[in-house]
Amino acid sequence: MSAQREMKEKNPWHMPVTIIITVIGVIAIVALVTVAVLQNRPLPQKYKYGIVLDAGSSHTALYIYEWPAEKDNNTGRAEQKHSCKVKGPGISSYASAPLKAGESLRACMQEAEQWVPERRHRETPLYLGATAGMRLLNMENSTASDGVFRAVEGALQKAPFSFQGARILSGQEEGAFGWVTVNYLDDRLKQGLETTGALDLGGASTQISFISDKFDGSESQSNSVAFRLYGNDYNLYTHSFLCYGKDQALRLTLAHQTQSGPNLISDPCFNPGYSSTKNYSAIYDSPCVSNRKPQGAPLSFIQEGKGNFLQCQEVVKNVFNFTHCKYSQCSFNGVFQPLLQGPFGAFSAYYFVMNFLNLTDTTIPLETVKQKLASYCATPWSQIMQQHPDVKVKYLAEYCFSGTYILTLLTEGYNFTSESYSDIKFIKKIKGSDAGWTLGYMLNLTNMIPAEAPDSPPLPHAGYVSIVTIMAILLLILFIISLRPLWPRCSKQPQIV
Ligand SMILES: Nc1ccn([C@@H]2O[C@H](COP(=O)(O)OP(=O)(O)O)[C@@H](O)[C@H]2O)c(=O)n1
Ligand SMILES: [Ca+2]
Repeated sequence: MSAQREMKEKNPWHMPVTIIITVIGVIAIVALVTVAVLQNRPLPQKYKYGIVLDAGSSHTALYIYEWPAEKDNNTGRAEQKHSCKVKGPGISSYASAPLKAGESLRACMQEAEQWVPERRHRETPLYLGATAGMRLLNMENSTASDGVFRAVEGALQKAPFSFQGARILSGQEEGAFGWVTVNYLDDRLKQGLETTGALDLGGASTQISFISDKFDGSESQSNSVAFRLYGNDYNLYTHSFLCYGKDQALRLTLAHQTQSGPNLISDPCFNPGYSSTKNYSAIYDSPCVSNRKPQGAPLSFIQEGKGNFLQCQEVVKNVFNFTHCKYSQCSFNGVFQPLLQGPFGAFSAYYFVMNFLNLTDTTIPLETVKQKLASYCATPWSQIMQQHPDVKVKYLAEYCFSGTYILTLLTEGYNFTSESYSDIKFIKKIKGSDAGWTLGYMLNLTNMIPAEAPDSPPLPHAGYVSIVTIMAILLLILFIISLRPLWPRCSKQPQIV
């Protein structure tokens, strides 16, 4: 009993002063950690918004982007929050009724008002960029294209957003901004990683953009775009082929097949059993082919499908000119192209067509892809229609041609081989945002990609909290150890006799 009392008296943990000091110490440390963590907690996230209208040759789409307000040029990435497809054709189709082009945008603009919080409306920039459809209309009839722009500008000025203008993008801009989008979304720019090339197939033009170690811009300056992004220099090769989007390319092949002005053409690029009467004027009503309209041709011709991939490929090859090249190497039509350097992301119509044909898997050998496409092309039209009752007949009819055009453009046009074909990925979205030029365009106009690498806090919030907590625990342990001289001796200590 007396030994027990003696131990109790020697044990400092039973002394009121020690207990009070310990409790105060623990409270102080808990308070320190709590204040430090709360004080440095990230503020509730506020977002900013930007809206871009992509006025393509076949249709217009509206994209709403969102990014954290405090971090626009730092760690926060802009992402696509919503997209809206405008009903009806592209704005260039409204040349003779421009006001309708403006009206067509109304439904998507109203949707945008719902998606962007009202208090942000006035500060949200709104851009419209038009691509190859308007480039062609502008070449053909600049008064008509001015009229369309006036109408869409009138409609967009009425929106509650900060309208920043509507304009035609150059082919170079379209290619370069598509490349920026793909690499920004993949976080390749900030980290200075190897970049991904961008292949964009539209209805009226097509773009190829990539970084090649062999390309410094000197051989063809018109194909060179220099950037400094996040402290890294890029010399991008880019080219846009006007008239080589898939809809204009179809006109080019039909023009080739109707040069002698026949009443009937047997078309290997359409499924067997397909038959359609087409007007000569409808085919030749585009600056891409207008100068080739055969003299004295009848009003219309009948197009009958033959469904032969190999013959289709031969017809398609005719739209590319390989005869002259004043550079060390060319793709086609005498356009310089440096040595391909992958990987590549292929989006827009590349994706839509290859996805419809179930051919997006590029690990399948190119020869097998061709065989599968050949078998699709040879499938009777009645069977195709039966299998796809929901797809519009106009689109459905063109997939054999479009698939053949894509493979021919990639291999004969851009010189992809059986080996390098697997460097291509057919993509629609990257991390939830559509691949296309719109995001890159907005990032550029809002100066959201800095030329130099931004300063970032030395530690992320989670790391900071962990370090403060660990330090506090260490302090507590140190404090307890510092009381060691006052610790009771262990009763089981061997007795030295
Ligand atoms: N679901 C979809 C949407 C578009 N498309 C095609 O994708 C192409 C988009 O071109 P675009 O309207 O952006 O035209 P450009 O101005 O870029 O040349 C058109 O040929 C459309 O027919 C498609 O095949 N499937
Ligand atoms: Ca496009």
